[in-house]
Formats: sequence, C-alpha cells, structure tokens
Amino acid sequence: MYQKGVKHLCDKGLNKLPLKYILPDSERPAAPYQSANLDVLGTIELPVIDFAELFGPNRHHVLLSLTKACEQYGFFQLTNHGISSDVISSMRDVSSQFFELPYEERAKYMSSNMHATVRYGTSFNQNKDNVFCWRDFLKLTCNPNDLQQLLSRWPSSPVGFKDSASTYVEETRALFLGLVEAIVESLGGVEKEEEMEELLKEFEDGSQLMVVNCYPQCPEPELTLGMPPHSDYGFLTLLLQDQVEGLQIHHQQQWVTVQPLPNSFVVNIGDHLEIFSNGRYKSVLHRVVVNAKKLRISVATLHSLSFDSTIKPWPKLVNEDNPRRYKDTDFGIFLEYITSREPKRKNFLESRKIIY
Ligand SMILES: O=C(O)CCC(=O)C(=O)O
Ligand SMILES: [Fe+2]
Repeated sequence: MYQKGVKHLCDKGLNKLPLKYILPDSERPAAPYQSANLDVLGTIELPVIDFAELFGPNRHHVLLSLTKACEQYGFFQLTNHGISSDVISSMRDVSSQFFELPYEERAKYMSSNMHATVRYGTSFNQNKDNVFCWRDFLKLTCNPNDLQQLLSRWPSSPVGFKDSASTYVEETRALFLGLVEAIVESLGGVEKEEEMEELLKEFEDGSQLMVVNCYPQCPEPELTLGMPPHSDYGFLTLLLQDQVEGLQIHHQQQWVTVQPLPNSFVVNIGDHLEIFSNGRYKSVLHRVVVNAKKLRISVATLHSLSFDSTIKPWPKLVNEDNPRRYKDTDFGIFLEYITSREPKRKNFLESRKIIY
C-alpha cells in the first residue's frame, strides 16, 4: 500500500507515522552527529548571483563570486534570472493541482520502469528503499531534441499542465545554458571562442529531466525525511521551492536549512560538473526535512549532456600536476548502479573516482 504514495496515505487520514517511514535514530533529521549545532547554525543564506549582472559590464566581478560560490558551497541562489513571475506561478499552480488530482488520475503515470519518460512515484527509489521517504514525485524527461514527442505523454490534467510545464522547461533550459557558459568560463581554459561554442552546442542538445516533488504534512516529521542525503546526477540543478522551508545542505559538516528567497532559483552542482571540473567544483549533499503544518512543493530541473554522451574531466583541466580524478561515466553506468543497490549519499560518484 505504501507504493501508492504519501499523498494517498494522508488523504485517508493519519495521525501517526507508519513504521515504513521511520528512520533509524542515526539517520533522523536531528541525529546529533549530523547536526551538532542546528539551533545555532540553523539556517544559511546562500551566496546570491545576479544573472542579469552576469551579462552586463560587471561580468568579471560576478564570475569571481560564482567561482567562490561553486567552490565553497556548491549551491547558490539565482536572482534577476529573467523568467517571468507568470511562468513561475503557473508552473507552481499546475504542480499543486497535479497532486490534488484523485489518486486514480495520478496513478495513470505510475511506473517502476526507470526508463519511463513520464513517471509518478514515491520515496527516493521505491524499488529499493527499505525505509520510505515522505515524498511523492512526478518525473518528466524533457530533452530538447524530442520535447514535442515527449509532450504527448505528459499528464493531460490538470488543464494547462502541458503548456505551463513545457514553457517552464524551455525557459529553465535557456537559463541553464547561460549559467553553463559562465561556469565553464570560470573554470578557465577556453582560449578560442569556437571552443566555447562547440561545448555549448553539446549542452544545447543535452538532457533535461524535470522532477516535481510533493512533501505532504507529516504527523511525526522528526522521525523521517522527505529526501535522504544525496547529490544530484547531472551538471546543474535549478530548483524552484515555494516559501515552505525544507531543503538542507551539508555545509561545513553540518546540516543547514536554505532560506527560500522569493523569485529566485536555488542552483546546485551535480555529479557531472564535479567530474567535468575534475573535482574543483564538488556536488554537495542535500536532503529534505518535512513538517507537520504545510505541504511543500518543489520543482527541480536537472540538466546535463545527452544521455548517450560520455562524461569525463574536461581535458583542458587535466595535466601532470592535476591528473584525472574520475573515470568516464555514462547514463547506462548510472542506471545500472542505481538499479542494483540502494543509492546512498554520494556513492555513485565515489564509485567513479580514480584512486592513485
Ligand atoms: O525539494 C527540494 O528542495 C530538493 C529536491 C531535490 O533535491 C531533488 O529533486 O533532487
Ligand atoms: Fe537533489
């Protein structure tokens, strides 16, 4: 019955957390060794990057802030990004409305097949998780090259879902491309304009995955998590959160809550950028805590190179003094990894490291 998701469970009425969701002591949100000082260092203001400024006369200065944010936090908030509040609020609206649909309507998109391009599901990896997470999700593959065709399989209700979500997908992709250009520039090494163009072309034809997450109110939030500690597969993730807190990042050995900043995106480095940068920019562990009062919705878009490309350290960043630190990786290797075991923390990336 837990396979039907948390929303379904809650809609039936619940005042106690079922055993299936109760984490062992050591993995609970307030486990002492995980958050020694949560009261003191409870929330964090992430570095803020002004996207419009990145394309103005101050580019050099903003690039330095971007480098610092990538090196020290692996996360930043992006303001002045140019995506209109209409596009954002309609994406938010259709997301909430989707999870409000009757269970039978949502269940049409349920699939345990990891290759499915539309997938409604629950927990983190519901085929493998022993303890379930307090989260339902809708995952949509939205690669630019076949968006039109993919779109035909997206949910037809709520009304306007396809329109709002496809606009959102296209606009976040454009934003990603602007960010990637800046991040590659910040890594140094681009000598000719053609080099940058070639690289950007690969990202333009890349992959994109949208995950709409729903974390219903939880009767005993201190015993469970909305998402366990993980890093994101992909190059960058653009996250839209609502005003309900829940995202925590592992920063300087502590779990700290990211304060939602209105009209901004939370951007974080994924495993592919860690590999591409040969370890200079690291993907950072994050997790989601839930609460008893408010349902929380977030929309993450994960961007990377195409599913059939090989991810490897950028040759420009590898030399005798700085040897290659990661093996070649591709989507097939990743899928095989996550279908064969319970994914934990940064295990996948660890398995791709070259140990000298
Ligand atoms: O809901 C959030 O704030 C984070 C979601 C997330 O980490 C993910 O979708 O990978
Ligand atoms: Fe994530």
